[in-house]
Amino acid sequence: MLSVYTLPEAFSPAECDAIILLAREEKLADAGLVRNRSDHNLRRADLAWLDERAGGGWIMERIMKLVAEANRECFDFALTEFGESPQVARYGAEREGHFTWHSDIGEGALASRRKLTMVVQLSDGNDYEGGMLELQPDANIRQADRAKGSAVLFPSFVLHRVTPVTAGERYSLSTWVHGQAFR
Ligand SMILES: O=C(O)CCC(=O)C(=O)O
Ligand SMILES: [Fe+2]
Repeated sequence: MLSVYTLPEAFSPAECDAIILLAREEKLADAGLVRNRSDHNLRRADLAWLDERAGGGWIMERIMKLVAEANRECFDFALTEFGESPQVARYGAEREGHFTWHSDIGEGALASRRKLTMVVQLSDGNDYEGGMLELQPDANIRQADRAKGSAVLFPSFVLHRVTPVTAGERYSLSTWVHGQAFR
């Protein structure tokens, strides 16, 4: 099992812009205040859930195709469903948006069944400073490709973080795939 798998050009730049526009149709929610997160020091970002936006069906279709490809090529996990909405996050320099080291597997009915995480870079890596998605599957920290439209997939237990954005803004699209607990 390769622990971090990159799919370059998972979405085209125009598709990335369309996803950002869709997410921005309504006011984004503060990640520090929603869904049981209450600490701005752990995560400072604004969020939108695509299942709450009409017209995003094509995004889910693409996500399913990308996940199937990565799982076939790399992970071979027993996956059963997409149990949570894809999430768009915006990390802005105005408050040094970031997300500290964490694993995506947590307590709770859904978070405990997360097995595979996919993050798509929706912004051009040259348009912001900081905002590096870093992963630590072993002793070495890897930096995710910053190219707009590239996707990185990893087992949801792998530690990862987003370093503070110090200029500009970074958008990402996160998806979790669920199944029976690892055993
Ligand atoms: O925005 C990112 O690159 C990562 C987001 C993330 O780790 C999460 O939502 O769990
Ligand atoms: Fe995460």
